[in-house]
Amino acid sequence: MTKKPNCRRAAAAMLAAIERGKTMDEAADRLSDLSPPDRRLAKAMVMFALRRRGDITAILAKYIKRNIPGRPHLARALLQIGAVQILLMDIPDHAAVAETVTACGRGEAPYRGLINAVLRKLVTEKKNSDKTNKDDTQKHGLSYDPLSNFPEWMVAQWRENYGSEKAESIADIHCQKPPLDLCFKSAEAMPLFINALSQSDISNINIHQLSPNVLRLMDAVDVETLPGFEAGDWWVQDYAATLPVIWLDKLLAENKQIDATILDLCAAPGGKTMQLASRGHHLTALDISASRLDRLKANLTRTLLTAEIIQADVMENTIPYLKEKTFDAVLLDAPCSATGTIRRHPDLPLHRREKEVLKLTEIQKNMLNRADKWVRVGGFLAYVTCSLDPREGEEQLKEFLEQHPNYEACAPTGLPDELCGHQNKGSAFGYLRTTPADWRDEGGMDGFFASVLKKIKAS
Ligand SMILES: C[S@@+](CC[C@H](N)C(=O)[O-])C[C@H]1O[C@@H](n2cnc3c(N)ncnc32)[C@H](O)[C@@H]1O
Repeated sequence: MTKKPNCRRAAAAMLAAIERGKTMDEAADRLSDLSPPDRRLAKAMVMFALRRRGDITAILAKYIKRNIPGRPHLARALLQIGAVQILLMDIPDHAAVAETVTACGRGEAPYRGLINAVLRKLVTEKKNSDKTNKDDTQKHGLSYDPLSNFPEWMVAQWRENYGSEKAESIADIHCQKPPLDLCFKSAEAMPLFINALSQSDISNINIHQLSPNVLRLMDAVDVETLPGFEAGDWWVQDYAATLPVIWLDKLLAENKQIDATILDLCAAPGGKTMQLASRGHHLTALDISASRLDRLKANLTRTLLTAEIIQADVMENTIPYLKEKTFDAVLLDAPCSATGTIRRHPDLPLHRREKEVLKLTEIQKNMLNRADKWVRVGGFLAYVTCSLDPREGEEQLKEFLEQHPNYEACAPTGLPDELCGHQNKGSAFGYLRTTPADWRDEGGMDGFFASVLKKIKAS
């Protein structure tokens, strides 16, 4: 008889792989032998460990004064996985300790006693703290210091750009599990979904309509089991990510272009491609990554939407299909540091380095200059990033406008006023800036920058 794969051990293996440089997607194969419920549990443990990495490291440091000798990658990860079960999850203490110790294999045998002792101390500390402590910043003896869960350079950037209070708020939201936003293909599909949901076995889930096309589910669920998934009535897309398309679509509509030709550069996995195609536009979706384009194709197939698909590097000089072609609009959703999406990618703070931002700004600048060639005179160029760093957003826009006097920035339209930042209204150019701390009471949103420019004459 084959042995049942151990959920805690798999979670620790995934966490250790991420700690050593793998992304969450790359390390997810460590969970592949688990049953679906065990896989969900293991993933939840890893997500908690990543989101509260600073707080967990601090409490473990109280009990482990010296470096663990040898090569303790998995042992250290098992300690983290044990700690999150005791301090952050609804798992009985005895099960958390016993199952985690059982998860130690031969390689961790030298650390078994240490893991057992430390986890038991955490249980005692939790019980003592629960008796005495009523403070929100400390639950089960675990201090909550949101900013400590992120690298210093990132925190310094947030403080500099958004002030101390907002930086703390951004960190706080990044430490939480995000809600699930569904973007509907048509506004008519949403009431049908709500009705079907109310008759399903998850009818008690909290929902909140954010816009005519976006519905927020406050608790994450298995998306494939939701009504309308197979029919392709909706796709998962954060509310903030839907806003640049709403703005661009509104400008096109004002120009009487309800079926515009649009080149979607850096399109995969296709959230904005689907949004634009569902509004009647003709899409050409380009991306460098074959695997991400496969996801885009699967998304289009499921939602019964269409786009011309090109696998190419934006910076390639000859892309035959695009030679001499111009479009009514070009959307550049450029590669960026993605610091606005950390709550969905809690591995990002571990891997991102400050110096990468400078390289990315160079790439974005070159891509913007290249995108300009495909915009017809009178057409629009939309530039989007999911970074919180103004060097990848506001400053990029300013520099492009200085170097391209044949473009003018369009005022945000069709968007909630407060997300366009009051400072923009008086400035020479308008843009959208969201941070995770916006609409906090409704669950926050991803951090995005977007601008839409009109090409008023040839360069
Ligand atoms: C922010 S993601 C795009 C998200 C997408 N627009 C959406 O809404 O689902 C950036 C994309 O840029 C692509 N990319 C990065 N460098 C590229 C290049 N030189 N040429 C084309 N695509 C590139 C990546 O493969 C990635 O899919």
